[in-house]
Amino acid sequence: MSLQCRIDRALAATPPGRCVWVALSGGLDSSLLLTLTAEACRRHPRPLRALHIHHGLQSGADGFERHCRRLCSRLGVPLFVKPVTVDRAAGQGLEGAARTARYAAFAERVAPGETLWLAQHRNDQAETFLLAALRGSGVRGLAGMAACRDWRARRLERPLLGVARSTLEAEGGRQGLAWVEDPSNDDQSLDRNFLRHAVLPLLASRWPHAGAALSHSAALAGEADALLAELAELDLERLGGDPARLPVGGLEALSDPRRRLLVRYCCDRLGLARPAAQRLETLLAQLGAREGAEVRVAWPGAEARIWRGRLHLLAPPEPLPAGWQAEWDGRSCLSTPLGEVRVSLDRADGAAVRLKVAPRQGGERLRLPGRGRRDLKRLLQELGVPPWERGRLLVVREGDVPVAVIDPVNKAWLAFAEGWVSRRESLE
Ligand SMILES: Nc1ncnc2c1ncn2[C@@H]1O[C@H](COP(=O)(O)OP(=O)(O)OP(=O)(O)O)[C@@H](O)[C@H]1O
Repeated sequence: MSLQCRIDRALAATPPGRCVWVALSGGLDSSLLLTLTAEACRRHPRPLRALHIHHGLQSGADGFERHCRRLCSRLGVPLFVKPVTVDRAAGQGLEGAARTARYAAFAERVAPGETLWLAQHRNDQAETFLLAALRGSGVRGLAGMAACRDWRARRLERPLLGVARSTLEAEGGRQGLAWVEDPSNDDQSLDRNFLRHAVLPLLASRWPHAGAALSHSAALAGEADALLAELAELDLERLGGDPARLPVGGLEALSDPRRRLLVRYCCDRLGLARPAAQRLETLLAQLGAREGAEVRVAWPGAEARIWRGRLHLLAPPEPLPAGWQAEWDGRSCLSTPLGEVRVSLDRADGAAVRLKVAPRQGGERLRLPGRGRRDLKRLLQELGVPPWERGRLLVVREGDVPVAVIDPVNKAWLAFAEGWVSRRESLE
């Protein structure tokens, strides 16, 4: 199939009428992808735009932008240039930080429902596969880049993923295409460039189809990964279906690999980072912890707790700033550091109130309707409020007397003292 035909087909498969964006770096691959897509759009008109991210990292960065402008004006495609600031201190290395900034810019420019095309090709996929294998990745990593996937309500597609770089070079030459070479692509101190320039040519000298074979293995790994997700979903359903609260007994009944798979799958479902292998082992070793032990295993961006026979997966709870407190009339929207809560709190007799809201300090007691004075700590235990949520609860006081307790994150009342009611229970 010719390259043009491949792009025509990919375009025909995207939802009609919706804008297609091409991520244009100015290199051969994305310059050619845009050229072919513009040609396809001439024959089957639809909105097409190009997006260039100006990282400002190299002295030649303005040259990339100039090239993109020239190409887009020749093709008659509207170009959007987005300057970004790359946060070098983010601990991801320069390449990783540039990638993070680039994707944030993609999400800003490309609207939900629209499609973004990237120009990675088969050789890029083979490199990604080898990099994952050298990190010791499982099937998820070995699967490399997806040819298409949903990403933050947008569609990300790589129509050239099955095409060899040599085919793109030949087509670029045939069309007399101009492009800009990124000098950093030659820097062999970077792992990917070392594979590209030193390792893959050596492999191909012995196995001419090395690139195709490696990217085929990536596709097979992708399929295996999808099957494993189906298995994990079945296990999750059998264990109650809530990825944030897995029953420890049910987990213990699974084989070790299935248990690991399920925890990683639940992290994905919850949008949490997966634990690294060692952290996951540490966590699973704690499943048998004695009743009442407070187990917490954390990793960047997420943590797990074992409490009352369940494994809880969560984002690290945001603490309330020390010393925060607010006055409240019981009527207006309650603005807290953890979000706004639209609630009301009234005296049952309708009298006007002047209230103070502050984090729980410990030792509070509440006079509950029909139950007398109760220790708040005991009450929270009875209500099943997990210990990590207790630190962010807010106690509403009249004078020094606690009259209600609210969870500002789940936007829920937990208790009212006798003589107090909320007339607006719908909280949002
Ligand atoms: N600065 C950028 N602006 C817009 N899109 C970009 C930018 N850098 C990369 N991309 C997109 O991401 C894809 C992969 O990036 P990568 O860095 O591997 O490619 P490249 O070698 O810079 O460029 P090309 O793929 O065009 O030769 C590119 O093909 C392009 O679609």
